[in-house]
Amino acid sequence: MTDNIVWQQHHTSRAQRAELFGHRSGVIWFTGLSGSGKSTVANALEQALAARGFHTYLLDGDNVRHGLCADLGFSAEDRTENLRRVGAVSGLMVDAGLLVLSAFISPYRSQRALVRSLVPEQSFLEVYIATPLAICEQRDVKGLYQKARKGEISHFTGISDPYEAPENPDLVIDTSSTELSDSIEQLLQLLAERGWIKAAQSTTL
Ligand SMILES: Nc1ncnc2c1ncn2[C@@H]1O[C@H](COP(=O)(O)OS(=O)(=O)O)[C@@H](OP(=O)(O)O)[C@H]1O
Ligand SMILES: Nc1ncnc2c1ncn2[C@@H]1O[C@H](COP(=O)(O)OP(=O)(O)O)[C@@H](O)[C@H]1O
Repeated sequence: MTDNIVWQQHHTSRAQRAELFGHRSGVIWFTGLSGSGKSTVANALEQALAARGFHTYLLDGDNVRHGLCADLGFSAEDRTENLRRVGAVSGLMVDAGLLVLSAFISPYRSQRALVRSLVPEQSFLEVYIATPLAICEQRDVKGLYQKARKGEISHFTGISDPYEAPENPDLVIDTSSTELSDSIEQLLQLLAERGWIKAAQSTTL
């Protein structure tokens, strides 16, 4: 497909953009069941980062599936293509100098390995939102678990489709036992430990 396509070198580098923005770029990838808290935590982290002057963008499954991936469903193949596109977009945004927050169920280890491969080395952090299925189902924010249990939605992650937990995530957060503010504190701490933000920026404003 890319046989006759020649890669164009750009004159403005990622390093120059980092200097312009005053911070490095990278992807913070949130994976977990529907209703586990990916969007809630990613949104709160984005607000915390924006308040500290970082340039960010939040990519979210529900939103991306209305546009870029509106043609895709939830078979394993469609999920892989969904995540390949999101991985590619995340990679472009990293090149553009942003701290990207991506919140997708991304249920298969191979799919998360694929997105990692589409982002520059050392620029990908995996955050596993490990809220137990029973809690997600109890929350049933969108009423989808009830529909899945009734057989009205096929391939529903956790009910009729698999979720493979990450083996070596950078951070694990169970939102059924962690206050949102504590999750954000842990995430800022992680970013500081990995040198993505300065230690002073990880403390409460
Ligand atoms: N069959 C099935 N399984 C799982 N989820 C479903 C399904 N059908 C619709 N939805 C809704 O789609 C959202 C998940 O989309 P993602 O793009 O994150 O999924 S994936 O990463 O491609 O697996 C998911 O959003 P979140 O609840 O925010 O995770 C659901 O609202
Ligand atoms: N400590 C917590 N952290 C994050 N979300 C929480 C917490 N406690 C309860 N919730 C609720 O759990 C739900 C998680 O939904 P959402 O963030 O949309 O999950 P996902 O994006 O994984 O589908 C929200 O209604 C949120 O208010």
